Parts: sequence; structure tokens; C-alpha cells
Amino acid sequence: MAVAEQPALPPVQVSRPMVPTVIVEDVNIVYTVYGAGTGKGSASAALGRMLSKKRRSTNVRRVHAVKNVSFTAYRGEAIGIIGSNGSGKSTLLRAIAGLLPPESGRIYTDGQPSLLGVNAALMNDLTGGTNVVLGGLAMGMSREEVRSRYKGIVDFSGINEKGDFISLPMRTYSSGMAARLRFSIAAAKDHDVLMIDEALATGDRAFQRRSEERIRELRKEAGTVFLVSHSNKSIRDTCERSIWLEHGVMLMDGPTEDVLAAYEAKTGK
Ligand SMILES: Nc1ncnc2c1ncn2[C@@H]1O[C@H](COP(=O)(O)OP(=O)(O)OP(=O)(O)O)[C@@H](O)[C@H]1O
Repeated sequence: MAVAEQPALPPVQVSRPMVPTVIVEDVNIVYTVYGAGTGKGSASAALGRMLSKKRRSTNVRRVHAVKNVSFTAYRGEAIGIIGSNGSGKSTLLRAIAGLLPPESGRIYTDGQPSLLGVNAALMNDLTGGTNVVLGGLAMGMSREEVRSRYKGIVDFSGINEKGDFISLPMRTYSSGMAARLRFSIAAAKDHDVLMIDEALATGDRAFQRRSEERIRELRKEAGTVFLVSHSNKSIRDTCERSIWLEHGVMLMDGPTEDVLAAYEAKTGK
């Protein structure tokens, strides 16, 4: 018996569910600066104010660094944060990491966000190698995990490319070497939410390429990556979505190409 030929079915579109990892809801962040503009920021002036009966200093200035910012980040996204100097990028990341309380609004995160360079508690008087071990333990790795990843972390950092620098104290490292080691330690772990502030600007081109590759891997492993950078190229190579801040206000949130095109048209950079 002949079987009638079935028409080919259209390919099934499997869309991955969008899982939110960070929700920023109408957030305002304000710094309070004491002794602003008067030279009264010295320790003795501060002590005098504490002892004085006058409760309120007239020289308190408030810096409104982030203004009514809202967005949701999803698992698997790499989001670039761009904007000119002082626009609020680092402040926003520090708040997402839980290091700064918002004045108003709410920030919800899935898991513990890691802000590269801050969460890694590196000690300048200890060797780079000891810091790799301590940094790994501080991020929650077991001793066994640290041992098995040690060589990978050191190789990734490139610290030993020109000699045995990993056995020297970190205070002998250049700022670029220290930043590379911090990135390498932090990137050795899979993070729910990893935030990188300018890390890719340090290091040579080969290290930048390794970092960008690792960020792509972290995204595949279902994390969310935020990257603050003044290098439009790093943002283009790493992030498909970008947020543009200016004077603390979110001017744009969308595909990196669109946001960077508007940013470059405005700033000429
Ligand atoms: N600890 C602080 N105390 C008071 N004001 C601060 C503090 N840190 C930052 N600011 C102010 O908050 C605003 C935003 O600063 P922030 O460092 O977040 O900007 P940014 O976009 O990361 O800048 P850059 O690109 O130069 O690193 C600026 O006006 C800055 O002067």
C-alpha cells in the first residue's frame, strides 16, 4: 500500500524562557559629601563637627549620581554600560553589587552579584599565587577546586609570561598586572551576575581577547555580565545590549549597535 507523502513541517522555534537576574526599579542614588568646597574635609574639622552642639553642617552637599533608573537584565545577556566621565556607571554597578544603598527605588538580584575587583579581597603584601588561592576561597571555591584551577588562572592572567612574577608580592605588580590577576581570579568561577568595571581596558591585546572570550563563555553558562567601559570596541565585541547613562539619567537602553550609534553621534567618539 502506498503511503501518502507528508508535507514537511515548518521548523519548530524553541524560544528560551527569559529569566530575569537583575531588576532595577526607579532607583535614585545620592552621595552626601561633608565639608564640600570649604576645605573643611580634614579629620580635625570632622571631629570638631562631631563634638559641636550644632547638629547640622551647612557645608553638606548632595550629589545625585543615579536618577530614576529602571531596567531588567536577563540570564545570558551581556550588557554594556556607557556614558561620559561621572555619568553614574560605577555608582550603578556598586549599587547592584549591594555596596551602596539606593536613596529610593528597589534592586532585586538573583544570586550574589560579583563586582570584579571589589569582591576579590586581594592583599598587596602577599604573593600573586597566595592571592589566587585566597581569592578562590573567598569566592566560595573548595581547596580542591582552587588547586585544580590554579594553573589555569595563572596562565590566563599572563602574569608569568615574562618570568616568575606570581611568586612576588602583589605590591610589586603594575596596576595593569594587578587588574589582570583580579579579572583572572574572578573569571575562574561561574557567576550568576558578573560586573566588570573597565577591566578590559587594562592588559595587552592578547589578554583583552582572552577576557572577551571568557565573558562569552560566562554568558553561555547562563550568567549575566555587565561591562562598564570607555572602549566602544570592547562593548561592541562583548555586549549585544547597552545602557547609556548621562548625568545619572538613562538616555537609552537597547541593541548595542543602536545605542553606540547615538552615543558616537552625540560625543564624536
Ligand atoms: N564616593 C563619592 N562621594 C561623592 N560623590 C561621588 C562618589 N563617587 C562618585 N561620586 C560622584 O557621583 C557621580 C557619578 O560618579 P561615577 O563614578 O559613578 O561615574 P562614572 O560614570 O563611573 O565615571 P567614570 O567614567 O569617570 O569612571 C559623579 O558626579 C561623581 O563625582
